[in-house]
Amino acid sequence: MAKRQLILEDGTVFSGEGFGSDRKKSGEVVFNTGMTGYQEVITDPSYCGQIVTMTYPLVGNYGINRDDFETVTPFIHGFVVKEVCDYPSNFRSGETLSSYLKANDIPGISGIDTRKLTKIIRKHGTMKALIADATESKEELLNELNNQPMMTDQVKQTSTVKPYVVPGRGHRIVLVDFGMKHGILRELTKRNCHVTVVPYNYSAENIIRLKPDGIMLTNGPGDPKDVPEAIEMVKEVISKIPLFGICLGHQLFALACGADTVKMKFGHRGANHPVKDLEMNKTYLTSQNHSYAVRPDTLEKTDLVLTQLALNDHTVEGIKHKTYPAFTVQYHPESSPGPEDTNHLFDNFLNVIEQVQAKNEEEMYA
Ligand SMILES: NC(=O)CC[C@H](N)C(=O)O
Repeated sequence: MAKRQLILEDGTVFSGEGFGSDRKKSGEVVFNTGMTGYQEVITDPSYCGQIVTMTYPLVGNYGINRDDFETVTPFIHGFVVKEVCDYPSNFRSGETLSSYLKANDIPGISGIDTRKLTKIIRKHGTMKALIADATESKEELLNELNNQPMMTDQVKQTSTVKPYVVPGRGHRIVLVDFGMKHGILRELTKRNCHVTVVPYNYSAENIIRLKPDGIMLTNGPGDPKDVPEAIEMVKEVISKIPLFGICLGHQLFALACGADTVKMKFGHRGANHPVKDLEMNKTYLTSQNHSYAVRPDTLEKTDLVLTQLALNDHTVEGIKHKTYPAFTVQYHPESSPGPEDTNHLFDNFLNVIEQVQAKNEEEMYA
């Protein structure tokens, strides 16, 4: 395997061996603490523009299968591991991690002290990084890296361009796609929903015209403030249609209701983040992937209520509207990868829709 290097914005250089694509690529380097689920991580569009390092030391041992993709086209910029497995062993495995990354033009680097790298990210916060051949000069690479702006507006790349329908006989849901993980769509179709997936900039007027029973806002990459169209759309629909949002969808809902978001030092990425549901007085283990969070101090002046809290650092993990049937979570109830503790949120959303429908019917015949 070719000798490659990972160079960080602060000048730190890690030497390793290349796998996957041999192209040079930069991105924001972040760490994920999941012990499994690398296929879902690599294909989660919320990682668009990022280089991900796994803290678990052996990656690729169960290969890549045809069932666990979260999107068809992966958007991740690079993958960093301690040890990559070239001989996977699993009945579902169709190819190796390396051949999958190569086919999708994503560079990987192995032989990296990912524990050291993670400690650096934890101390300094997320940084820009570059994966390149070992032969390239450090000074030139660092120069190149420092002249590159941080990626913005990723949602435009990851959202669907045109609306499409996934038919079902149940509730009619408009799913606003900011870079949707397919797990979200899977949870809705599993519950027989008739889903219309629409682009990030679909207007409130057009959404209302579809007469949905509910609106779902998906996850997505980057800064929620890069998507002002969606914030405006949410402002217009929340008083009219039940709404449920996940991750970026949660942040957009918070912004639309007058709260603010902030970029965290190194974010949350992993499959065992404990979250307390303050209403149920229950703690769940959740799957997470986010850099931004809703600022708790800005909730007071809004009509939002804090419903869930991260137990590791007390950041906001869930909110709901005081009067409208709208609630959102920062973590991933669709899991993939990760625990399914919070899968019931999809049922809760459909229950909210049914309650609203029952109330409307009552009012109609009153
Ligand atoms: N998974 C997501 O939707 C991430 C949301 C947002 N891009 C963040 O990093 O916080």
